[in-house]
Amino acid sequence: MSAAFPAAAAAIVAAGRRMDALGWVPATAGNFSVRLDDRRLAVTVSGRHKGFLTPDDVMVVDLDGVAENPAQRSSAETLLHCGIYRRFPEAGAVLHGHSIANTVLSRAGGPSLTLAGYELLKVFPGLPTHDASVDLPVVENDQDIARMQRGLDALWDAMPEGMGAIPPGYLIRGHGSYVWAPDMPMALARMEGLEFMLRCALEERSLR
Ligand SMILES: CSCCC(=O)C(=O)COP(=O)(O)O
Ligand SMILES: [Zn+2]
Repeated sequence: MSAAFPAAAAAIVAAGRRMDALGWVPATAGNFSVRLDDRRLAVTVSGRHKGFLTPDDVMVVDLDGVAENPAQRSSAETLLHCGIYRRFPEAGAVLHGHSIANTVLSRAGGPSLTLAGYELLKVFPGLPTHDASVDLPVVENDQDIARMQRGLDALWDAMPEGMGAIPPGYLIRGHGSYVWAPDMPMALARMEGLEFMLRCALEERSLR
């Protein structure tokens, strides 16, 4: 067991309480992880209610998603977490939620959702002013998570390099959002910022 595991598990348990309080992890939805070292992460066990996690509901997998303890079953979406840590060395924590706003908006458009003109865009790296926009990728939902991750890798390969060029998050159509950051407090801030903007976008549509 990694020396970093207890703190990572505590951060994941607390994130679950916060996400549940905000209504973003209904039923057993959502999954969370923290990078432990250059080859392992702590991730939620599959099928648990994320508002009532204990450290026993957190386990260790490697960057291929292989469990350290084969008796435990990690999140069904573990390979999406692994895909983020493999691609983005700066990623230290990953959050996934199923909010009403991210679910409805992900079903409403095409391959990306543009967020523009919001002060809270500053939660994303490389966007020092609100006078900017983010094209958040919206990928198709797929029960084959390895195939979904291959699609994400192809998408990221096609994006320009550089600070802020690849947004630290994406939506899965009709499913939810993924967000990552260097640590869990920053990941929560990005998730809260993103969800605030999605809620605004949803409410703006109802005014039209
Ligand atoms: C009941 S939600 C369906 C699975 C899902 O999308 C999710 O986020 C939770 O799956 P996990 O295996 O991580 O508990
Ligand atoms: Zn999910």
